[in-house]
Amino acid sequence: MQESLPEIAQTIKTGPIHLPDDGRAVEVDVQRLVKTFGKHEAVKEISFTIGKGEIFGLLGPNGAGKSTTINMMCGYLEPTSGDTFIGNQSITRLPHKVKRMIGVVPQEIALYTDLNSLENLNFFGEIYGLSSQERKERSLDLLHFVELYDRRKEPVKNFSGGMQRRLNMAIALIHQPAFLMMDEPTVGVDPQSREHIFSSIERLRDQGTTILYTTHYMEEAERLCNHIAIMDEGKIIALGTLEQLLTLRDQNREVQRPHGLQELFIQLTGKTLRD
Ligand SMILES: Nc1ncnc2c1ncn2[C@@H]1O[C@H](COP(=O)(O)OP(=O)(O)OP(=O)(O)O)[C@@H](O)[C@H]1O
Repeated sequence: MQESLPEIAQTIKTGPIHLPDDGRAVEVDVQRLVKTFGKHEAVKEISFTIGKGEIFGLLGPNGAGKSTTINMMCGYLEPTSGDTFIGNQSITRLPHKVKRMIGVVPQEIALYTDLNSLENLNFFGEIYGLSSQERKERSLDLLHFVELYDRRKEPVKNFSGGMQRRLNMAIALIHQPAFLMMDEPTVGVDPQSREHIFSSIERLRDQGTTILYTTHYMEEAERLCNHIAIMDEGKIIALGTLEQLLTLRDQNREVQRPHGLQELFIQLTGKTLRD
């Protein structure tokens, strides 16, 4: 840790944190992404667009392909084919430039647990090339933002799982990304931290950040997301607003009724209705 705590404390800000304004908000366009591991096709040509300043939910069970999709979208994993455009810029062609616009909250907590939260934020800020002054200001803003300021001097290993997740989120925001991807950020989180995470996401959205949120909890996607893609076995099997998806569900119920009768007919006659 290069800065002494009293020096840092002088830079405390109480106002809203400085996140991308409308002018920096980006649209994200995923175009026909495919990823194969050996013979296994983990992501099967998926496409979707996330509007500027929107929270987009990627919902699916374990193994659906959500993390693989995020890893390709942030440039960590090379797609077998397809690409992601962030503010019209290709992540595969301009990885260094585009990565600066992206923040990722990984599924696994990635922190130095012997260090305190300020030291963790400072370390990751340095990786992004922020100046000492920027690191101080951003770190303190973000500690207020995730409501960990009062615990800033404690080693992270003393934190609950939920507090560690909140710090993980703050770290992903250190360089003011216009696009934030969150991979199941509430796994193993207590209800209080979960609520903190939700309200932080909503505040980021209100300040113009475009957000991709993956989860396998239907109620999280319902609460947070403007658009939801339901993913299974590497494919997007439904995509729309919550209202559109609920309408689709009701329509499918209508479709199933005749199917139910068809089943009954078979049971009664041993034949299908089409015979
Ligand atoms: N590096 C890899 N090598 C081989 N197979 C992989 C690799 N990474 C992921 N897979 C496989 O790809 C599929 C999709 O995995 P992925 O982790 O993207 O799913 P997920 O929807 O994020 O699931 P979870 O909710 O469990 O994280 C799975 O069948 C997984 O086993």
